[in-house]
Amino acid sequence: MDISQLPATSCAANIDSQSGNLFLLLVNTLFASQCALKNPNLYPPDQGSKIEDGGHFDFIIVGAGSTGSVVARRLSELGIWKILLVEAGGFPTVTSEIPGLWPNNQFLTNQTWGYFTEPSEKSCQGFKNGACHWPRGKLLGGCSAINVMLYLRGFKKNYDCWAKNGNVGWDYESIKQYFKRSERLIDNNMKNNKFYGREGLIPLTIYHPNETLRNVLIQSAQQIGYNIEPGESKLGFSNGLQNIQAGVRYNAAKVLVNSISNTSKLTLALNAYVENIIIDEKNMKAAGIKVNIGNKVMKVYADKEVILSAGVINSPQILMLSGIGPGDHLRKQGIEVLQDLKVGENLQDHVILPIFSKLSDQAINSPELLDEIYKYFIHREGLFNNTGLMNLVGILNSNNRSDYADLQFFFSAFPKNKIMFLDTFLKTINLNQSIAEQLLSYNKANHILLTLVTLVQPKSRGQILLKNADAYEKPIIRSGYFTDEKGGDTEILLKGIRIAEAQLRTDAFKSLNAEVLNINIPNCKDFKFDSDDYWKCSMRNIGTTLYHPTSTCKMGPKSDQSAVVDPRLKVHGVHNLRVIDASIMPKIISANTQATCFMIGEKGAEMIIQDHRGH
Ligand SMILES: Cc1cc2nc3c(=O)[nH]c(=O)nc-3n(C[C@H](O)[C@H](O)[C@H](O)COP(=O)(O)OP(=O)(O)OC[C@H]3O[C@@H](n4cnc5c(N)ncnc54)[C@H](O)[C@@H]3O)c2cc1C
Repeated sequence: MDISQLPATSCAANIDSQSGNLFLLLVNTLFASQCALKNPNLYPPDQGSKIEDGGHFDFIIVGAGSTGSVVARRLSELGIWKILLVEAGGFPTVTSEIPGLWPNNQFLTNQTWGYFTEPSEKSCQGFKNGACHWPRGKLLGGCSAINVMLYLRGFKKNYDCWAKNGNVGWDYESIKQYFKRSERLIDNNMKNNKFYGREGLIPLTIYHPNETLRNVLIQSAQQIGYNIEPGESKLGFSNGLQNIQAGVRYNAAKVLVNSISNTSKLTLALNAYVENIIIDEKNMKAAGIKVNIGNKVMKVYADKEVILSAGVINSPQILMLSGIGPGDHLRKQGIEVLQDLKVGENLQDHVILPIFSKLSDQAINSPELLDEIYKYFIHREGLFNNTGLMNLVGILNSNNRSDYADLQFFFSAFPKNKIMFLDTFLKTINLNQSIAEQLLSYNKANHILLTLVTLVQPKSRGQILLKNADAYEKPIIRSGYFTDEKGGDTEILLKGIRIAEAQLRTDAFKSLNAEVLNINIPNCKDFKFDSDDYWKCSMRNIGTTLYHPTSTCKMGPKSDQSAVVDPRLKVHGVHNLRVIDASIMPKIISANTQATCFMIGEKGAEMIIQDHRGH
C-alpha cells in the first residue's frame, strides 16, 4: 500500500513531523500484531507437493481436526514411524485465531464444508430452504479452529453408559487419565484445582469479567435454585474453561508443531482431499488412500494402518465411498459392498431453541469498536480476546436428577444499534429473512439477550447418506430433530424454555426489564404467543444445531448389530482401519463435544501404540 496516497496524509500533521513518526509507529505496531497471529511457526509446513503417487507411510491419518491432530502428535512424537497427516483444508486465517470473531468463522467460506440439513416437516422450517446450516471446519485444526472453544468434560454417567454397552475400557474411571493427558490448565485463578491436568497438550483458561449482565444471569440462576460455580460435571451455572491462550485461539493443530523437528517423520499435506480408502479385498484390509492434491489424484499406501479422523459427516462418507456401509444403500449408489455395517446411522446432535429478549439500556456497555480493535491488537485485551457471554454455561436436568444433564443454557448479548453482530449470527444460522428482519429491527432500538436452550440428551436419531457415488458430492444430512416417537425431546426442551423464562422473571433481572420477544414466525401464527403450542412450533421452525453432531460410526462390540468400530476403534471386519473422532461416540454426551474428542484422540493413539509396539 502506498501510504502517501491515503486521504489522511493530506491533513496538517504530515508524516515528516515527530507526531507523524509516532503515528507511523502505531500503524506499524498494529500491522506487526496482526502478522503475529499468522506466524508460520505456529504450524508444521505443508509438504503436500512432496507426496508421490505410490508412496508409502506407516500410518496415514485422514483429517487434521480436533481428534486427528492429537493422534498425529502422539504417534509422531515417538519418532519411529513415518506418518502422513492429510487435511482437505488449508492453514487457519487470522479471523480463526481471534476468539471474539468466532461467529464469523461459521460463514460459508472455503474454511467450512457448507453443509445443510435435508428439509423435514419436523424441523428447520424457519430457515432458508427449510435447511439448518451445519458449519464444519475445513481447515487445519478442523472444527477446533472455528468453534467457541468451550472445554467441558461430559458426565461420569455418559461414559459409564458407553462401557455398560460393551465398550470395555471406556468407563469414566478408565478414561479420566486421557482427559488429564490432553489438559494444560494455565489459569492463574485455578492454581489449587486438582481436577484438570496441568501438563497436557491443550492450554485452558477461564474468562470471568465483572460485568452487569453476566452478574445478573448468575444471580438469577441462584434465585431459581441453581448452584453457582459448581465445578466440572455437576449441575449449575459457571463460567466455563476455554482453549484460549494469551487472547488467541489454541486450535488442536497447534499441538503438532512441537513434534516437528529435523528427525520428525510427520508429513502434513494440506488442501489434500481424500476420495476413498483403498481396500485390499482379498485380505479385507485397508491398504491406503486415494487422495487429490493440486488436482492430481494419487494412491498413497499405509503399511500399518489408515486412521479416519474426518469427523462425524466425512468419516462415514469416506467409509461408504470405500464400500463399507449399509448394504442396501451402497448397492443403490452402485457401490460394491465390501462390509455391510450401519455407517452413517445413529446420528445425534444437541439442538438449541434460541430465545430472544430485549433488555434495558444499562444491561450492556456498548463497545466502541475502534477502541476494542486497538486494545486487541496492542494488548490482546478487550472485546476480541474472548467469546463474551458464550462461556457462561448452565448445566441442568429437567427432572432434578443430579447425576447427568439433559439441558444446557448458553447466552450471548447483542448491543443496541450495533446490528452487525446479530446480523452475522442470524446469517450463519441461515434464518429466514422475514424473521431475521424483525430481530434486527428490535436490535436497532434495544440490547438483545439471546438464550440458547439446548437439549443435550436427545432421543431422536438422524442419518448421513450418500447422494451418489461421486466423492465430491455433499452427503445427505438427515438431522432427525424431534423425530423421537413419544415426542420426549420436545417436552424436555419445553421445560428448558420455562426455566429460561423463570430466570428472566427473577428479582435479579428486574432492573434490566427483560422481555421475551414475540417473534412472528409465519408457520406459527395460529398459536398464542408463549403457549406450549407456540414454543413447540418454534422448535420445528427455528430450532437448530449447537454444532455437536456425533455417533455416525458407532463404537460397540461385535454383538452390537449397530456398531461400526469395536472398543479399540477398529472397523468391524476390516483390518488396518480405525475411526478416531466424534463419530465413534456410541451415545452423545451431556456436554460440548471437543474435550471428549481430545480424550478419544489420546486414548485412540495409545491403543495404536500398544498394538504396534506391544506395550
Ligand atoms: C461452530 C462450532 C462451534 C462449536 N463450539 C464448541 C465448543 O465451544 N466446545 C466444544 O466442546 N465443542 C464445540 N463444537 C464441537 C466440536 O468442535 C466438534 O465436536 C469437534 O471439534 C469434532 O472433532 P472431530 O475431530 O470429530 O472433527 P473435525 O474437528 O471436524 O475434524 C475433521 C477434519 O477432517 C478433515 N476432512 C474431512 N473430510 C476430509 C477428506 N475427505 N479429506 C481430507 N480431510 C478431510 C476436515 O477438513 C477437518 O479438518 C463446535 C463446533 C462447531 C462447528
